[in-house]
Amino acid sequence: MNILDQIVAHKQKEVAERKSLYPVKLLEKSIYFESQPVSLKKYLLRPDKVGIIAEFKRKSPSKGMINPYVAVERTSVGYMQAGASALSILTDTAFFGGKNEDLITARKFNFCPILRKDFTIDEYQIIEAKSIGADAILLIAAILSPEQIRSLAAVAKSLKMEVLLEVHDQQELERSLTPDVDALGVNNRNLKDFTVDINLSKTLAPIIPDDFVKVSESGISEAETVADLATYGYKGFLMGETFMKNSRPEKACAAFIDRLRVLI
Ligand SMILES: O=P(O)(O)OC[C@@H](O)[C@@H](O)c1c[nH]c2ccccc12
Repeated sequence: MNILDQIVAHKQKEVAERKSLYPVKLLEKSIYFESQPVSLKKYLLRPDKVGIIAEFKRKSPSKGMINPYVAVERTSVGYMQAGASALSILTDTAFFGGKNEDLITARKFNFCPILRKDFTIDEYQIIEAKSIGADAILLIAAILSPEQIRSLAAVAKSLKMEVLLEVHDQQELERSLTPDVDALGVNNRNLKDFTVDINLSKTLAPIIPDDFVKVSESGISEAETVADLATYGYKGFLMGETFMKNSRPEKACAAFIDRLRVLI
């Protein structure tokens, strides 16, 4: 079993447990069902900013422990003060060391769009994302059928949340597109073997229809890379490790965005 299969197998069990512990009826009592989400798409398209989506990620299967010490309050607020356009909060516990409470905390302290970063395989998780205050969810084409993508994206839309669809190759892109998707993320990291290739974003850029906001994900460490990818039409840049590996991720984010301002 590759790592992605392991994650999905674990997620299936976890979702089944959660469903019985916290039934949908209970989740739906959350105050967030009454509030209007913030549009990730709009924030990424703002002309005055380069769309950095700054991620809070303690560990990952590819890198092991990245940073178990920093607090989500200070880091998330610091990311936004640094000029990031949105936050991505990992909520998977087993493989990424995150938790729903991290997103709940980030939500309390920030007004920006928040992406719930998890391995979504069941509509229950979308209701859960809504209940903790997420504005957008991630759908990963590599673990979902085109029908699942369509129906999960529709559920997100019915809850007024936006959808970032992640692809890793041309076939995934072509078979997965549905109008309920808002942003299309090209993951430069292959989730099955962890190899990173930034050129993938460049290769896939021309075949992403203009209706979707283009996001380049993973393996970005240089401001020059962002400036270069922007010329391919990318408006969003999902960055985790480059910031999180520092003892003060928000300072690394601020320094990165300062370097970027000189280039763009
Ligand atoms: O830390 P990086 O290399 O900057 O990558 C961030 C983000 O793209 C990565 O965490 C990611 C992309 N797609 C995912 C799906 C699940 C978990 C994590 C991810």
